[in-house]
Amino acid sequence: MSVFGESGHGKPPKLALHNSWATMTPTAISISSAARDWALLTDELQLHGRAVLPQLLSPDACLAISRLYPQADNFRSRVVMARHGFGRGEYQYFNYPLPALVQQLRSALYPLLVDVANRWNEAMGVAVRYPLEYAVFLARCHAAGQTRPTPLLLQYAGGDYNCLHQDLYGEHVFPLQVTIVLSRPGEDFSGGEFVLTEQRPRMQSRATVVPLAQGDAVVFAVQHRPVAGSRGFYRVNMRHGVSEVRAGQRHTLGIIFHDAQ
Ligand SMILES: O=C(O)CCC(=O)C(=O)O
Ligand SMILES: [Fe+2]
Repeated sequence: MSVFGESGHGKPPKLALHNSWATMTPTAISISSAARDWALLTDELQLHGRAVLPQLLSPDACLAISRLYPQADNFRSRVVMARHGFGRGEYQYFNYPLPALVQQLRSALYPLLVDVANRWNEAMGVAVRYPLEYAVFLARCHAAGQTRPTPLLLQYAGGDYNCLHQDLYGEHVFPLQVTIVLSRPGEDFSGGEFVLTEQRPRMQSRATVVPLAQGDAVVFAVQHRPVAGSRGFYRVNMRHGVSEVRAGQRHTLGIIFHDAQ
């Protein structure tokens, strides 16, 4: 049984990002390789509820984004996780207009994922369907009062961690999101692994560590994903978080497609 029905789900959308990073040079986002591996990506998402896009961002691009962290005017708000019981460490939500790189990642990744999102909803019996164009989905969020941007930059030092959570910000939810590791595991930091848990009906939670190198992106379910069972699909509840950073500094970029209330 496949959420995706017949394989070959049309052509991957055209992505042309290489020449448009003028404000954040030098950079070399290899999103065309993501498009090349698009069919693999959708299969992996279908099987596991997550998939890795290796080397989505170059080391230069990773560094350029990390360096935005201290520049407060890029951001609309800063969250110190310990104050809210979210963990330890901090993050900031970008302001509109988003930095060019973040904006382009958001609008380039959405079309790669929209087909999976629609098939997931179909399999789970959820009536919502997502438009093929990202601007149309964003307009839907904005019309419902979800107008504040959700892409975020996270910063962890030794002893920091991120509790298991779901990034829900209102009624409108795009069911997949992306996290990109900007720092170098083993060099800039140790520990700090990306963790996903899934809870199946009447079963105990299962955890998975997703190994990621600098520039790698992990795509994963925001909240629910369908899993094929003997009597059709059932709904698995997913959470994500980060294990304790033992030493060093870890930056990540989170791309969430729905905006916040
Ligand atoms: O730092 C991480 O790896 C997780 C970040 C996160 O929670 C997110 O991108 O939503
Ligand atoms: Fe998150």
